Amino acid sequence: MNSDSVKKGAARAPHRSLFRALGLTDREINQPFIGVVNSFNELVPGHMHLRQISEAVKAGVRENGGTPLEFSTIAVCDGIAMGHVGMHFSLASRELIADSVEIMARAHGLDALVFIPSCDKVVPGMLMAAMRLNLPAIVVSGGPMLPGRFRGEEVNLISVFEGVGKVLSGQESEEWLKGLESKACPTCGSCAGMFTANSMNCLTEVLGMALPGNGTIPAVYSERLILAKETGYQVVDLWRQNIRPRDIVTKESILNGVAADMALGCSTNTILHLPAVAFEGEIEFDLNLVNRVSEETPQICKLSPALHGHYLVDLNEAGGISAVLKTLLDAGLIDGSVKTVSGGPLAERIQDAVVRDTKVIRSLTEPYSAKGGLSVLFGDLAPEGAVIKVGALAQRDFVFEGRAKVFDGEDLASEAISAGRIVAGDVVIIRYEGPKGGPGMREMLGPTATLAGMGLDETVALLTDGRFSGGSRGLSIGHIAPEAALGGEIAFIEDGDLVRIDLKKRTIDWILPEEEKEKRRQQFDQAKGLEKAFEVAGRTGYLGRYAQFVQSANKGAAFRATKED
Ligand SMILES: CC(C)(O)[C@@H](O)C(=O)O
Ligand SMILES: [Mg+2]
Repeated sequence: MNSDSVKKGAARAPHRSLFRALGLTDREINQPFIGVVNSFNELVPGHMHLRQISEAVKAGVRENGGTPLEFSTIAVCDGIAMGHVGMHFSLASRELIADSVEIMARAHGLDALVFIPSCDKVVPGMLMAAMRLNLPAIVVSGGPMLPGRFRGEEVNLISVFEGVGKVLSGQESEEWLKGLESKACPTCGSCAGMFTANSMNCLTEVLGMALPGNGTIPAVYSERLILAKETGYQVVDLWRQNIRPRDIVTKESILNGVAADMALGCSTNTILHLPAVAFEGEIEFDLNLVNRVSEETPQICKLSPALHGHYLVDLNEAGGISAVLKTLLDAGLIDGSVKTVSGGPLAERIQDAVVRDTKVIRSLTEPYSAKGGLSVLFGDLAPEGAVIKVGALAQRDFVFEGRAKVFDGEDLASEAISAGRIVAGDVVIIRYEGPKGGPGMREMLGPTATLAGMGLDETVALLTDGRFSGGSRGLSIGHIAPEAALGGEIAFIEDGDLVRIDLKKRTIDWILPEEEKEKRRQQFDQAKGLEKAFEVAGRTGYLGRYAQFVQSANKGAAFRATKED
């Protein structure tokens, strides 16, 4: 047992003394120590109910002969952190979560882990820890929030963000907005659509690291408590069989993850988190892979924000992730031989899955689109890639040309959008928001949702080295790499320059004579590019350290592990 290092032999009598101080019996001390990593807090609606999930997990662990030992980790609500200095800390929390789990598990000699995440960065942070530690591990998430109802329509958090644009453009009143705000988020759980949290919770199930239902069973259903008990039971079996995360998350299962991502129309943030999880597991992940898989994987689900009226609860009723995977497996689009935390191969665990509603999970012969939900664009504005959720556009495969309006940072861009200074045909550039320069690669739902609310989301392009929400839609292109602060081409673009986006060819180009580009490159001062990072971070704050170690978006913004990375 791994935990023998803290409990076996005469030399460990002091350690056993401390376990007895915790109230553990001899039997409990002799059983495997199962760390239950609970990201409960009273600030995040997605996490407010996790104590109950954790109690159910611990009951399952005990029932199967394990000793549960709960500890906590932080969690940020992206909705509350949105649009201000708080958002610099959101992606950065992912690495801190992974690191803090590593510390607790290794310091106390744990044998196996159950992870209880819910919202955006907690899911990948915990998966990264699982890959790093490679102790038997399983995930059970908090589950999705239900949509709300307002004036006869289903609504959610994104409706409120877009509602701000409706008020600013005079389509609706502030009183209307107050009514909407009171109804949009009716329960605990991760926000109701295929936003980042639910995207990652669904992909955790696809990767095989959670039991079936983890991605879609609503937070308030008792079925989720049953899932939590089953998860607690199962982790002890995983420990007995010595099945570890790196046996489950392999190159093949990551590819399955990308295929499901394309079929489901997940958040653009998955293209940061999947590479980061792969990086922790020493699995190669090249952004070209996303386009290759996207070319052959039809999008068969369209949930909010791509389509109003389809939520995670509807996907759950339509058969959930198992039914989506069965559809893909029957067409040879995923590998069914990969292992899962259920024990057997993926094909076995989904063999009885059926699609119960073909409006929510379409067939491969009548998909929403022949290609996947995300696209990685390359070109002279983004030599190392940029990401767009094409699956949330009304039409795909078109060419957009426009003139740049350049803003150094989100705040200036938001001001211009709110003041009505952005018009159809503009290409809004928001730069110095990358992983290092931001720092923290802010998620910018404010600008994209305000444009959507104003009806400008498909006639204005928004380009950034920062990121978007899973709820962002429109011609929003993020993760432009290399970022401005590192002298990426986005740093040299000026007001009035021509930008060409070709969604069919998956390219993003900056149309300017090479001599002029070269002249501007010569003037670049890298120290100035990083100035803002240290201004935001302060002298001793976490973000200063974060900015030094974080890699580019095309590497998942994961921390450098060695000097060579
Ligand atoms: C607030 C949201 C909707 O959770 C967003 O942060 C996302 O990334 O989807
Ligand atoms: Mg987010």
